[in-house]
Amino acid sequence: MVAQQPKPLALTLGDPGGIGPELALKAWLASRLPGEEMSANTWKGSAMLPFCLIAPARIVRQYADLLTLDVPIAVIDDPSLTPDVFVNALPVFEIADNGSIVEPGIAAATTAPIVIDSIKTAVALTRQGRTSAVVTNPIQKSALYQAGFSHPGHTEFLAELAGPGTVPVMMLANSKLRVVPLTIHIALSQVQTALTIDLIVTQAKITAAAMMRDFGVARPRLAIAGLNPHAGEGGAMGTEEQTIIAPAITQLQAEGYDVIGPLPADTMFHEEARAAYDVALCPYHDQALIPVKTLDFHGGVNITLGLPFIRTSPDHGTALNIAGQGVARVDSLLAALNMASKMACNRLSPESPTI
Ligand SMILES: NC(=O)C1=CN([C@@H]2O[C@H](COP(=O)(O)OP(=O)(O)OC[C@H]3O[C@@H](n4cnc5c(N)ncnc54)[C@H](O)[C@@H]3O)[C@@H](O)[C@H]2O)C=CC1
Ligand SMILES: NCC(=O)COP(=O)(O)O
Repeated sequence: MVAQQPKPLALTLGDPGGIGPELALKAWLASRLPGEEMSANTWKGSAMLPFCLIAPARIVRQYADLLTLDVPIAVIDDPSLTPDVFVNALPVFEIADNGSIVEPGIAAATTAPIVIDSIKTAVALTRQGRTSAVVTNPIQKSALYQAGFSHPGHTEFLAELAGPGTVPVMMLANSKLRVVPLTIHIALSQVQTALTIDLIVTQAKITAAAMMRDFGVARPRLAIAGLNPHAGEGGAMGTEEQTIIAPAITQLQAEGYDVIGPLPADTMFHEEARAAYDVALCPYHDQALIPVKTLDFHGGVNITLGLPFIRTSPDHGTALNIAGQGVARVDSLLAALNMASKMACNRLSPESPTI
């Protein structure tokens, strides 16, 4: 039997005023100079699949000229051309261009249609089986909200594009730690209400399934953080550990999952503590993202679990403060492209997952 070749990756533009276009150009350059732009903590050991950038070519050319990056740009109308084109040029799958002015460092609501179209097109191509995975560049959420975008971020938007019943789970991973924030883009004051036994159990099961399927962990060990200081100190500092988190853990254990907790969040991320689990599930966004970004900001990848397609992303944002200056580091995008490549390859030969 002839081995199936993985399709190329679909890379979105992200906010045109942010560092996404620069990173796409640099990722193509880095793919031609293996090792030169990789940090010690970047994922290594497997070939990155070629990618096509889903964008108006005008914007990509603007950044290549501004930053004097020697990147030939080839417009394509079919992603299957990507592997051949990628050898000598950055393949750009052209989408509609509304002609809005792009100023590096400024996230403008006028470019929102381009940002959204790029994401929708990448998802459509991947769901049609023409690309292997969606890799997203960062979006400036505030600019999209001004243009009427109603989703808190990619994660929720991708879930809607995936269809009813989709439960997206955000995981951030680098070479030292994997975390899942159980609640994502909501105010801290809403976390207490959002955190339920059902939410924890559902997300833990999706996480465990992904750890087995995509990350090659046969029996994933999950650790669940408490919500309150000292995991509630026996109820003296909050009761969510007793009424929500512990019952969820008991239910998961009864179903055969390897789960520990609720653990005090302040002591579960040092090196020895991390050895006790494969992924940490945390009640709120910053509880999960602060440790992973602190341990290795530039090597981190954001993965959306629970979708009917693969989606990865750099762990950082649009970095408007450095956009257009040529100083943005490409490590995290390379890590995201590499991880998507590994996931796509693993899904074609599931007996040997390697992440
Ligand atoms: N997946 C996505 O679309 C994400 C989008 N965001 C959005 O990005 C916007 C800005 O978020 P911030 O909190 O300011 O975080 P940020 O990650 O954009 O910037 C934080 C700091 O890190 C630096 N930085 C970020 N990426 C870098 C890189 N590749 N190379 C060198 N330095 C880098 C920036 O210059 C800044 O000093 C917000 O609208 C946020 O919602 C944030 C995270 C993920
Ligand atoms: N802080 C992580 C983040 O905002 C990523 O969000 P998303 O756009 O990937 O949903």
